[in-house]
Amino acid sequence: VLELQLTPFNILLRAVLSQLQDKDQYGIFAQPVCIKEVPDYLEHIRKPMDFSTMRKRIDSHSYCSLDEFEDDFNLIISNCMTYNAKETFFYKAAQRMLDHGGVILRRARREVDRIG
Ligand SMILES: CC(=O)c1c[nH]c2ccccc12
Repeated sequence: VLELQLTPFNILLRAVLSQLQDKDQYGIFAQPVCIKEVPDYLEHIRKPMDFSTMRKRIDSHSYCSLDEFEDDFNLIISNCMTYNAKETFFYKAAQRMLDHGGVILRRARREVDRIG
């Protein structure tokens, strides 16, 4: 069953997600942080988020605006900067993702405003 309704907005969100994931060269944001490996994670992080979860939200049409999509992206970053100390590899990867993401999302905002 083809449940993937391809609206211009959904197509745009998928393209933006792929651009963001291209910047995650070690794939540390690709899947949920594994609670078995990181048992105290949920003591610090109220709402885990990752790119695979965002992909599911796109495919289930649960983003009504680019703002909601950006909120989940920013959650990935802020969770990582909350759980991991400043000098860690993960924290620095979140900083770089934030910088790269800013450029990608500014372009996406213009596209969304253009397609309406
Ligand atoms: C994105 C993130 O914080 C992590 C991604 N993989 C991890 C493994 C252990 C602790 C944290 C993480």
